[in-house]
Amino acid sequence: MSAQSDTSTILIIDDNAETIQLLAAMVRDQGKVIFATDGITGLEMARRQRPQLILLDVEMHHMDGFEVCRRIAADPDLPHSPVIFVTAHSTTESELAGLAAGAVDFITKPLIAPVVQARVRTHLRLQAALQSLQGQASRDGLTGLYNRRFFDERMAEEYARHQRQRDLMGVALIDVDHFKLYNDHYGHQMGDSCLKAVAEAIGSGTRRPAEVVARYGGEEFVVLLPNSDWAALEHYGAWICGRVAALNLPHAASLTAPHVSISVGLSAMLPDPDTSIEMLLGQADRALYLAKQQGRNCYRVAAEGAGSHGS
Ligand SMILES: Nc1nc2c(ncn2[C@@H]2O[C@H](COP(=O)(O)OP(=O)(O)OP(=O)(O)O)[C@@H](O)[C@H]2O)c(=O)[nH]1
Repeated sequence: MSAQSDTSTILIIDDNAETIQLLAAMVRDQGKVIFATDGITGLEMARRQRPQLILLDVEMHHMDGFEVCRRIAADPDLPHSPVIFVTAHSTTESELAGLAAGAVDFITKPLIAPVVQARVRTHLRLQAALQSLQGQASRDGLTGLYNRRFFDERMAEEYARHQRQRDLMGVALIDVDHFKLYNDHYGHQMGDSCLKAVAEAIGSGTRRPAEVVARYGGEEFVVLLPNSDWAALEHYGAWICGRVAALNLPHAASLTAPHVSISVGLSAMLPDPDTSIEMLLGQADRALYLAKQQGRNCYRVAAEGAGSHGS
């Protein structure tokens, strides 16, 4: 097995058990093979297991392959895994319909092992290259955290999801205290190392898959806190201040503490047509401003928050 096959998951969706067995035997050296025998179950598996490639039967009962493919393309909660159609009918019309539905390729029956393997290998390689490029484009060069562009995209997706699910979405803006003085005292290179250490402390503190930590700008970080009520914001604010303080990075020039500290502004919102991401971030920014004004090395929770406390 290659390194790529160790990390690839191939989902086969086909209502014929024999075809599944045949395909699975052909591609099992190229990744972990999972399968579903109908479209609905296949979509659910794709949502949960996020496969790198989907081999999809065109002619299935209840929901055909075209519909499965269209749903994958349209649903933001589904991974946009490339789809290869597996079909006995390779007319120009059906190929065009499949490509229009979002498929990347076709495999026609009868299945010929070297052809199936070659097509699967090509698309797994392309997918790996794409994921690597997407990974690089979404990261901040200094800290390795997600960059602001990626954060904005995820924020928009999560905002829509919270609106659909009618749940509170939280956000935390985190700013290193007296960082100009840190640079002036220790030099820019040490400043960079300090930012990396703080970023690592914040980034490695994520506890849920949808929690996104990004570098928002210079010495400012942002954390998307999904499904978070006010108590969860309070908890996160205290916890993240303590986590950075516990690094115990000396900051001899700080006017606040002998070590590097952060100020945090938190807010949450139930997204609806009258609210916006800008409003949510604006509230968190005002809470951060308060934290700075009221002594730094502390967190503040905006508006409906259950109060605010120092760390
Ligand atoms: N070393 C280093 N410094 C940076 C980087 N990005 C921004 N900075 C510095 O971060 C400093 C931020 O300064 P200010 O915005 O005045 O904030 P502060 O000194 O932290 O003061 P408060 O936020 O009020 O506590 C500036 O001096 C920037 O040059 C970076 O990538 N590396």
